[in-house]
Amino acid sequence: MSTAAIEAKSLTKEYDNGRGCRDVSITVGKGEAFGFLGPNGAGKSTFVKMLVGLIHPSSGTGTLFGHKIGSLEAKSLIGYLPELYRYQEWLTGEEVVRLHARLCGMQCSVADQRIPQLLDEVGIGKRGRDRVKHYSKGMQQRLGLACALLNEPAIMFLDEPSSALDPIGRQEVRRILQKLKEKGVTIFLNSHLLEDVEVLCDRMALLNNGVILRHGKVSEVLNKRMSWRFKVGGYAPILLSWLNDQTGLQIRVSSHTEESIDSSTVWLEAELESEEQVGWLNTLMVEQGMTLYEVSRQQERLEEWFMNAVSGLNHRGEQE
Ligand SMILES: Nc1ncnc2c1ncn2[C@@H]1O[C@H](COP(=O)(O)OP(=O)(O)OP(=O)(O)O)[C@@H](O)[C@H]1O
Repeated sequence: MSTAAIEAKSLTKEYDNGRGCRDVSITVGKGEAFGFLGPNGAGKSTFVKMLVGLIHPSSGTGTLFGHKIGSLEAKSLIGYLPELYRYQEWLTGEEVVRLHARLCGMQCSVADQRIPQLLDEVGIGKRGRDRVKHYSKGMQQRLGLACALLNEPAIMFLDEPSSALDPIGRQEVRRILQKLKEKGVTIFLNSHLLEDVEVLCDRMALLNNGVILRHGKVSEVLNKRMSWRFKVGGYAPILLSWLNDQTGLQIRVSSHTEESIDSSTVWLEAELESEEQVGWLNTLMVEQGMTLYEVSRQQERLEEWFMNAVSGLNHRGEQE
């Protein structure tokens, strides 16, 4: 039996119109948080729907904790927050969660205890007594989260969980997901919000036009380049030559020096191997009579990674 939380081998779904997703193979370890990125229409929701057993793959295989996708065993381990799901608007939030509790066979006494606690956890609280038709999109998203968490899932699939939320709501959802991760719940997150993936996920894949374009560890993408910038006063070109000779680095004047107060105040930039080199460089600069105003690190953020991967592709995600 596989020990992976998700094992997908060449999972393919081809709709009648030829769209969908093709040949997607990934492995997600137990307790891992995996980010699934991609532009609109890339096939992210299609892939998740196959994993949770809502649609049948055209070909390929998949397991969740060793159980075949779509099987009752696999489904019983899942929490699923679909994208923009519409709840029964004539029910109260509490009644919606109770309905889900009955659908998953939860005993009434357990549901009585769990539901108020869950509504508090997702930030609905007493508004659980209001009808869903009076809920904002953000409140409906929270309600979806409560339903998904009801059965204390071993794996959570979230399709754009914070898309309808304001910044405070997003922070709260992140906090809830972070807590789940700490408890060892595996998280599979479809998101356009790269920041969510940056904060929460260990690994990620970028899907485009139905196929995986890139994948990797989030930390590696974020740490790949260590480019540092130093705002210094008392600069003179001869000092830069001296610094480069002494350090063997390629320090240069940044082309973005628009903040200069005068010609001797500039931004210098350099690629460094470690944070220790920053302190060393600072000392050398000050010893040479320069004044250090500011130090900042520039990382290759996920957005850049994402944009680089999809650049040169047309709106259908095909190479131009
Ligand atoms: N039931 C369906 N029948 C036919 N085509 C479909 C169906 N569902 C999705 N598609 C098409 O398959 C492709 C992938 O759709 P999917 O919803 O999986 O993408 P997505 O990456 O989740 O997009 P988004 O980020 O916009 O939600 C799209 O071109 C979409 O139009």
